[in-house]
Amino acid sequence: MINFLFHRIICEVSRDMLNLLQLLRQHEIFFISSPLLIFTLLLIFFLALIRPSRKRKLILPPSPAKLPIIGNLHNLGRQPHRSLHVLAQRFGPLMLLRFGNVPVLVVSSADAACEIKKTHDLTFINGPKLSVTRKLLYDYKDVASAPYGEYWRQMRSICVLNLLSNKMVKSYRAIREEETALAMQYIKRIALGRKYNEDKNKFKKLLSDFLELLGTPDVGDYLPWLAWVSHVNGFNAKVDKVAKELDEFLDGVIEEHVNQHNKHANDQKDFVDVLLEIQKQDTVGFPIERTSIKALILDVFSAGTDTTYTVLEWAMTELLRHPKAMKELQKEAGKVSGGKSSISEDDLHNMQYLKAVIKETLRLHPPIPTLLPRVSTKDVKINGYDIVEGTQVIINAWAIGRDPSLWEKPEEFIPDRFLNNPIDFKGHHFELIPFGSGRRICPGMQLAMQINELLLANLVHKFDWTLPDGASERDLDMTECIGFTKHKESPLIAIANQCSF
Ligand code: HEM
Repeated sequence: MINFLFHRIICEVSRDMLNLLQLLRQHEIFFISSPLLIFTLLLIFFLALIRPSRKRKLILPPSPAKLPIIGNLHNLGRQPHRSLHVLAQRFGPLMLLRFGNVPVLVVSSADAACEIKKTHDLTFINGPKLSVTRKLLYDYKDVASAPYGEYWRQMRSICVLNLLSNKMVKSYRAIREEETALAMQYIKRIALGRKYNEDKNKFKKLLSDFLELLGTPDVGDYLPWLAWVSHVNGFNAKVDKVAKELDEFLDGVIEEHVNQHNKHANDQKDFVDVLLEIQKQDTVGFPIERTSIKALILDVFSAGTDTTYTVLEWAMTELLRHPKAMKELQKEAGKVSGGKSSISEDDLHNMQYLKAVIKETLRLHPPIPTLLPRVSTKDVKINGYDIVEGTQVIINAWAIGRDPSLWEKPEEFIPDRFLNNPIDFKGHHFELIPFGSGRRICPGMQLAMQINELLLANLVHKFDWTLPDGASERDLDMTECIGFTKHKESPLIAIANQCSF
């Protein structure tokens, strides 16, 4: 059989060569330097025969069986981080899947994540070009989806310098403390049975649709010849509708700021004011268009709000399931408050158990469990495997957080494991990478943590929490929602009983 194939290949190549020689003869090129030409063509012919094919030489990571056309798309299920975790237990920490036409490397160990995010950070610095992201984020004009380069560098530094730097995060302290106090009053109002403000729900719904769409793969990105499906099933129409409504909303926000800017020149400037000022000053090296401003605002909303409150919701849920841990945290809050009714940001430095609770929550419930997908910009070897250019990479931070070779009793909520333990989430310990790592590590990490620590500390300090209708800890639903950020599918409902301060 192999002989027969080999024979056929030689016949075909020889026929092609003859055709080529005939063509050259027709054009009288052959007669110019026929011996040299024949020698060159024969050399190419034999080199082509002896050169081993690239495919045969590649050492690829193990792969689960694929279906025709869709490849492994059927393996993703409703919760890809969970399905991929189960597959990784069979196929190992580096698996090569195929989503339609696209090769996808799934990384489920801390070591391999370190290879991707540290050793080969630059090779995997960009995200894939996805049609939903392009439509919703103004042709990749935000920080998170912008390709690595000058535009990304400038946009990221605008975000960091004007919103997320240590200095800026410290400067919002008053706002955070005020908002935390308001949140506490708000909870009191809810506890007293006041109605939730319906107006706010409109934007909330828009934002949740936006996040859901960002987390939904478009079939055309993986099987271009099936792109029409998204037209037929209404997916494209939904993306266009959400993009249009968000755009109108953001235009409104910018107009409001432009109009108020002159009236309240001395008021404290917010992020949109700062962006408008940078646009006017024209100091970035290229003009900042309105779409860039809108994309940055969307980044802050999408990357910043849902992710941050998700941590709080899971932390409260876990604490309600683990009354001992709740008591321990309340004890610590009581101690550091020194009898005050509120916990201030200064008190947080002395709350080691609080920090351990938040780390343990991030280990078990990373808000973006598979981080942001990346693409290899060139062929590269990872742990001895060949990863070809154009391979998408998914790092399953959720699976790494539950790896039994790294964590004792990995499925259990045990905050104490982080006491007197140097492991942190700042991108240096690959066992715990809810914020990613490397050049594109989340720039909002510090702000998110500051907000979460302050809110959680005050929630447990000011209130005793119980479940409604005599429900027990075991009744708490731990199902995750579908979409980009994994919060609880059913919102946490708990009763706040005011402590006697
Ligand atoms: C608990 C809260 C948060 C979590 C878990 C989180 C998680 C992440 C992750 C996993 C990435 C990708 C990192 C990588 O690829 O290595 C990321 C990127 C990003 N995050 Fe966050 N984030 C949070 C809060 C925030 C906040 C509060 C902001 C801003 C207000 C923010 C803004 C961004 C931006 C702009 C990027 C893109 C960075 C780039 O591509 O250069 N995030 N975040």
